[in-house]
Amino acid sequence: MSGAEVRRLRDGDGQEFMARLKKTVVMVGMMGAGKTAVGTALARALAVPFLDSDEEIERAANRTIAEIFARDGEPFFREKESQVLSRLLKGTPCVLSTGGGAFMSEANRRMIREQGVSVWLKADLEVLWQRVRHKATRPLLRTPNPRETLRALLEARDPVYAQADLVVESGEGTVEQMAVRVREALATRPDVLETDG
Ligand SMILES: Nc1ncnc2c1ncn2[C@@H]1O[C@H](COP(=O)(O)OP(=O)(O)O)[C@@H](O)[C@H]1O
Ligand SMILES: O=C(O)C1=C[C@@H](OP(=O)(O)O)[C@@H](O)[C@H](O)C1
Ligand SMILES: [Mg+2]
Repeated sequence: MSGAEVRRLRDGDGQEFMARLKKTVVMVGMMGAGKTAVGTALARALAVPFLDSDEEIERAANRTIAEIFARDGEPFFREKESQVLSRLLKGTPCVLSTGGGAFMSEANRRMIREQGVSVWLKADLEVLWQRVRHKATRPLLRTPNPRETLRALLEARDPVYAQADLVVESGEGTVEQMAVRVREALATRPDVLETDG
């Protein structure tokens, strides 16, 4: 059965377990929630491919997200984001991390709902701010008061992220611990992840 092979894995205690990922796991949430970092760890833990929509967009354009925003504007970026999501959701089940704005589009949410399972990595403003404040890679935060910008985005977006299929709190704990929490949340959905561990 292509795309849903059984994987023989080991958990943190060295115990062997079997897992079969049947749908693509789509990580959603705010900038700094840990979608890229936790998604990478989760894919490794499940022995499935990891993809990140931002990385795919950058690779195809041969430019950074910041350069794309500066030269072509946000609407162009959003168009590319939807195209990339559509393409990647059709592939083998994997872990797919999105950019923080991807889930704001109704059309994107529909695609994700129909073809994958969404996991909201939820974090509060202080946690998010501490994780993004030293990085200049996020064009939406290049404002006179980036913390206030982040706060306003969080307020507007949280009710939309709440439509995700699963929620995992991404405050306390390491990236590896978050990945375990996501795996446990996925294991409550046998239509997504079959596991005996
Ligand atoms: N649970 C965590 N604990 C500590 N640092 C984290 C955690 N999750 C993410 N980070 C760090 O926060 C920063 C932002 O994470 P990232 O995965 O890029 O977020 P996103 O893709 O959601 O914007 C990175 O430096 C990452 O290593
Ligand atoms: O929240 C957003 O609208 C964005 C989040 C970024 O991804 P991360 O959430 O991975 O930082 C990236 O897609 C772009 O800068 C826009
Ligand atoms: Mg990211």
